Amino acid sequence: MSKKTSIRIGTRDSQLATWQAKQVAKKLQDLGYETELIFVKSEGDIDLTTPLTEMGGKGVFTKALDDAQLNDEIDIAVHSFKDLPTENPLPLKVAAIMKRADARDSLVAPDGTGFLNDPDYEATIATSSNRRRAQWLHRYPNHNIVNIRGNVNTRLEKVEKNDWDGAIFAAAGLERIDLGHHISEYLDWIVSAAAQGAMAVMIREGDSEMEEIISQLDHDETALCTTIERDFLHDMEAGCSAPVGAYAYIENSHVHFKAIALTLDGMESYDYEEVVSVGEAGELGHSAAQALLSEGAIKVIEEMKKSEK
Ligand SMILES: NCc1[nH]cc(CCC(=O)O)c1CC(=O)O
Repeated sequence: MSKKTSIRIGTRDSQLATWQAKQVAKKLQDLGYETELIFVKSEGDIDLTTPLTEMGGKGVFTKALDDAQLNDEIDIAVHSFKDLPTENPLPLKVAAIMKRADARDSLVAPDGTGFLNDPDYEATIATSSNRRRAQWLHRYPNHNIVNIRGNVNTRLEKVEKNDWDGAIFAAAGLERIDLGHHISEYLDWIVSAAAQGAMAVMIREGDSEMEEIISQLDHDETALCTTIERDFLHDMEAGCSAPVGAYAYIENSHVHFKAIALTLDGMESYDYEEVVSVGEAGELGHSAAQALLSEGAIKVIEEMKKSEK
């Protein structure tokens, strides 16, 4: 591509998605390319009342961007990697995974977190993620979980308006749009979603020109860690709405991997933790899923499939 032609970057129009697309634009401009942003509305952004778990889960946030890309209205699409289904039947592929930000979940508690120290207090916590719900109830069985929908900004507004005790957000989502000061506590004990905090840049399959350009943005360590996490999620056959978490990070040339699967009520949990050298980590996500499934986590998946029917 001549550097004069501008790369059309497709993005959802939420503040977070726009920030992420601008970040990719900046990296491409640093490499000498011109860019333009094209905004595409997704089903998940338009319908703000139906819980995500009832909207069919897969691809709620990505379908509109996929269509725009297949129709050649955009050259590349910027996604939150955790929103991308692990199976993709379309002729689109991830060409770069950007360096990951904070992968942790966080609690926004407008009146403080003191209630967490009172074992008798029946707190109300908002989240529409089964993974967050199950892990929260595992630790705080007498709390109540309520659904909350919307993009990061509208969810934050709802937390301030309602009399819930708190709501759970991806730290990266708040921090990227300068709302990190609302975070009351980082939830280190919650295993985050596969690929949380990472962005993926998609191209059309066979677009070798874009592949060459975009692959320059790929961050090796993030790619390895998120691949392990997504292999795990894929093999659990769990889908993005399942009560399943997976997180890998690299330290001293070793991959530290943690995974969890729980029943929806949080009562039973299956945990996996391992440290292996980077060179031996290629199959880690697959072997972890096999281990948890044979230990009994298959029950979690069957429960999930029944609830989706
Ligand atoms: N589920 C929606 C979504 N997709 C990506 C992020 C945040 C950014 C990221 O995790 O990469 C969020 C918001 C949230 O989970 O609170």
